[in-house]
Amino acid sequence: MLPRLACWHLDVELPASRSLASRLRAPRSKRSRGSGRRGWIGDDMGSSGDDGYRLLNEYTNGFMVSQVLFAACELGVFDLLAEAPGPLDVAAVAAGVEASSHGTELLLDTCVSLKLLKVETRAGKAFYQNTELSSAYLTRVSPTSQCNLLKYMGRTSYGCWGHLADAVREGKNQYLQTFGVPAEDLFTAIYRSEGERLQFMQALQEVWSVNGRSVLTAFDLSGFPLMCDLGGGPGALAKECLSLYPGCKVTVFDVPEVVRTAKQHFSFPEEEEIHLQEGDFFKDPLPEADLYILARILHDWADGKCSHLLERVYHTCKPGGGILVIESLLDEDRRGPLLTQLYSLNMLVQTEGQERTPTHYHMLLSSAGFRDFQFKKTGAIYDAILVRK
Ligand SMILES: C[S@@+](CC[C@H](N)C(=O)[O-])C[C@H]1O[C@@H](n2cnc3c(N)ncnc32)[C@H](O)[C@@H]1O
Repeated sequence: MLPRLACWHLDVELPASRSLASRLRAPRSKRSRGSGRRGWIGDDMGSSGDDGYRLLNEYTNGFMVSQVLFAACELGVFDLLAEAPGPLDVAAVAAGVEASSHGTELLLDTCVSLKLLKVETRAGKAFYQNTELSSAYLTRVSPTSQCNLLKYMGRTSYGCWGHLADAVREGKNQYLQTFGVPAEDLFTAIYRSEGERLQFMQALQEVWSVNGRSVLTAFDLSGFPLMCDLGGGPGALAKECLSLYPGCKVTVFDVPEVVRTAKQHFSFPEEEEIHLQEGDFFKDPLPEADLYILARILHDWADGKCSHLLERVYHTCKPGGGILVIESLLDEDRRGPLLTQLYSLNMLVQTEGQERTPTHYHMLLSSAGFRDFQFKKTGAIYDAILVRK
C-alpha cells in the first residue's frame, strides 16, 4: 500500500497570496531541524525502520504525484471545474474532459488527497470542485496561472529527467536522447518548433506573475531609469518593472525568433516604455542601459560563457549603472535548499549551466569588473543580486 503523502505540507488550504513554492523555500529557521531541506517530502520523518521505508516509498513514487498534476492540467480538469456553475460529479467531469469515467474517478480522488480538489457527497454521489490552490495556480483564467509552466514541465523537462543518470554520467543535457535533436546550439534545441517556443515563453511569463514583484523589489531600482532585460523573452519582467518603477524605460533583448513570437503573441503597452530588440547577447552590440536585468540567464551557461557575457555587459553599461541577477541561489555549502539543488540538476539535464552559490556569482561578477556585490534571498523561488560598475 502506498504511504500517505501528508508530509508534502499540503495539510492546510493555501491563501492565494502565499504560494506552495514559497512554503517549500521557507527560511531555514522554519524548516524541520536536522534535515537541511526546505519543507520537502519526508521532513517530519526519521530515516530508520518504518519511517525510513515510508520515506523511500515517497521518493520512489514522487514522480506519480507530478504526473497527476500534469495530467489533470493537460486534460483541463481544473478549467472545467472553474467554469462550471457548481461542483461536478465524475460523469460530468469525464464527459467534459473527454476521458473514461474510471480513469477520471481515480484521478479526481487522487487530486482530493493532494488537496488539489475538494469533494462533497450528496445522496451518495461525490461532487468535486477546485481548492484555493488549484483555483489560484491551475486554472487558465487565474492571473497567477501556472498551467503553461506545468505543461512545459510535463512534456519537456520530464522527458529530459528520464535520462538523468546519463546526464550525470556524461555531464551534459539530454535533448538528443529525449527528442532526437542535438543541443550544440542550446536554444535551437529548446525551441524545436514554433509551438515549443511559444509554450516555453508562456511558461516563462507565468513564473513572473507570482515571483516578479519579490525579485524586483528586493532592491530599490528607482535610480535606474533605463533598463535592459537581457534574454527577456516575453517581456513579463519588463512589464512588472514599469508598474513598480513608473517612468522607467525597458529594452527587452532576445534572439530574433523570440522577439518575433513576443510581438505576435504577447501584448505590450502602446507607449514607447518597452522596446523589443533582437540580437545575440554573445555577439551583437548590446543596448545601452543603467541597469541590465539577467533573470535566469546565467544558470543556462557554463562559467566561461557567463564571464564572456558579463564582460560584454560591463563594457556597455553606463557609469554608475549595474546588473540585477535573478537566480535561485544555492546555500554556500551547496547542501540546500533542496528545491535549488533539484533546479541545478534540471539545468544539467536541460542546459549547459547550473545553479550557483552567492560566492560563485561574486567570483563571476567581480572578474568581469563589477563591484558593490549585494544579494538578497527573497524566501520565494528566486533570489536577487545587485552589482555596480
Ligand atoms: C531561461 S530563459 C529566461 C527568460 C527570462 N529572462 C525569464 O526569466 O523569464 C533564457 C532566455 O535567454 C534567451 N537567449 C538565449 N540565448 C540568447 C542569446 N544568445 N542572445 C539573446 N538571448 C538569448 C532565450 O531566448 C530566453 O528567452
